[in-house]
Amino acid sequence: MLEIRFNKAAKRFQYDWIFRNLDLLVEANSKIAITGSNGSGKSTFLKCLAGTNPLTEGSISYSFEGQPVSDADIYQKLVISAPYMELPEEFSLKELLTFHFSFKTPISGMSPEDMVKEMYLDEAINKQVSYFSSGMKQRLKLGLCFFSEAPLLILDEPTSNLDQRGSNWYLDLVGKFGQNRTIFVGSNDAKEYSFCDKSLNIEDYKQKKAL
Ligand SMILES: Nc1ncnc2c1ncn2[C@@H]1O[C@H](COP(=O)(O)OP(=O)(O)OP(=O)(O)O)[C@@H](O)[C@H]1O
Repeated sequence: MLEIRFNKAAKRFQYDWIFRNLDLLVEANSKIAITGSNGSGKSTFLKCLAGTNPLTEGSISYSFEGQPVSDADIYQKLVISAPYMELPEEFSLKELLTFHFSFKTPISGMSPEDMVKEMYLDEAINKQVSYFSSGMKQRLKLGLCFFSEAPLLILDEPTSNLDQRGSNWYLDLVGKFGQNRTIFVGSNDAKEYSFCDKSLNIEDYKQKKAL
């Protein structure tokens, strides 16, 4: 059970505040959409949440099963899928799954064969990931997230490059594997966050010039 608390969180690039004075308590298993127009700061917010971008002001605190988790350790509790995250493309699918799951624990009872089937990538098991289509890569990114044992999933533009079948498949994944986790979705497409119980428009926390 992961709880996340934003306390006066703020991020500034040069003179632009991307968001400021952001207070938010995220209870375990929440489903939260981060919305806003292009360039408003959705990805920046998600990178701050993941601990890969430092805040300019304020803090984000995490606690797992009642125990505080430090900024340095939060990466162990989360998985990310985002357009800017590269897959190690020199691996075959089989090798990549072995590599990924040498760091992360697979969700209970799931074998690499089950994962490949679930992602409908059976035909590509020995194919080098660099030869995957953009939709295949996206299914792989999402699969790696949902099939990893982690209480926090950060999904930035989860259905980018997915066709109708892929978009439906993503919503099925959420239903099958997303129930007992916290999920943040950065998106401009209402369909991909239709299951979220809360939506935060990052533009509501924008302040143009540094004071
Ligand atoms: N490292 C950086 N240095 C300076 N400015 C940055 C940096 N990273 C992002 N920005 C700026 O922060 C703003 C928010 O960018 P971000 O990528 O978070 O927006 P977004 O809402 O995810 O956009 P999109 O919907 O287009 O993906 C943009 O103006 C961007 O240029």
